Amino acid sequence: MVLAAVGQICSTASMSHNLQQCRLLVQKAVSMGVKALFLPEASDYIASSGPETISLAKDVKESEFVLGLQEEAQKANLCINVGVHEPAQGGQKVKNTLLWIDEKGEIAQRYQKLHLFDVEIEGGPVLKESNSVEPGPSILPPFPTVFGNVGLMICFDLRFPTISTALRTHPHHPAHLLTYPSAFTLPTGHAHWTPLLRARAIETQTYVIAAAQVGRHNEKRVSYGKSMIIDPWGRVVAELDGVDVDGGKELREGEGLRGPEIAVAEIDLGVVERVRREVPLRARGDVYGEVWG
Ligand SMILES: O=C(O)CNC(=O)[C@H](CS)NC(=O)CCC(=O)C(=O)O
Repeated sequence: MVLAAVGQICSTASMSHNLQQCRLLVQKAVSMGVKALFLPEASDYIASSGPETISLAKDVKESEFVLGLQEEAQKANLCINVGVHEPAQGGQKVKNTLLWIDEKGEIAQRYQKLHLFDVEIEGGPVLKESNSVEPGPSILPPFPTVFGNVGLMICFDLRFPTISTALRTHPHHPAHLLTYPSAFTLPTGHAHWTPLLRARAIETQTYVIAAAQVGRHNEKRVSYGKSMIIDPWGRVVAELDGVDVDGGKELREGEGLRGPEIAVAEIDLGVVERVRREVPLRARGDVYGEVWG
């Protein structure tokens, strides 16, 4: 039985505080016999402004956060999937990066977020991620793990099924498991988070693991939470709490709902195989073109 854990935290601008939260989740994951821990987007920090986001970015070789998690992974013989920031364009911007740290503590894979979140929601958040973040150049092909082939995406990528379909239909390593580490806003989280995640799992017939930031990061930002693991049939097999749609006001800075927590589920490649056998999805690429060129 191969277990995965989805972790939910509330990152602030303090990297050491955030590392502490993640270390706690590593301990919980290890005590439950988990093989990989999936952590949210921007686990290293969430800042109050674009300039602050840029000023806090550290090269992974000098990041106490990343080095700390590499050490944890190696000590615990655990894979860690974690969202961080890296400096880009000579310090003028950052990369929104997702790392796969293997059980030896090495950074084995790295994906840079393709789609950036630029929104102006009436009565809700105004966020311009592209002011401070450089968009990624390419899709990372899925890579083999103990969970089968893993395809990495981040947060807002969830709204673009072309990328999940491309990972699912990769000619050499078609994905069995897709990730969406996130920091969803409250209004969009309430309206879209669960249906989008379930749709991605159902249409690709893969496991979906979505680790989410939760609670109040600073005076301006609150994240929805509701981290989950979904199986290839679309069943939510592990789930954590989300913030109420009009909630968050009572939360203090750095406060999530119940402190750092994990939820655990078995990843069974037999279920992937069965769902794909029972309901074959043969796309009509001959009609509408292949996605993976
Ligand atoms: O700011 C950071 O440091 C980390 N990055 C984020 O939190 C990003 C960009 S602001 N958030 C999202 O993409 C939310 C997407 C979303 O909420 C939706 O698609 O509805």
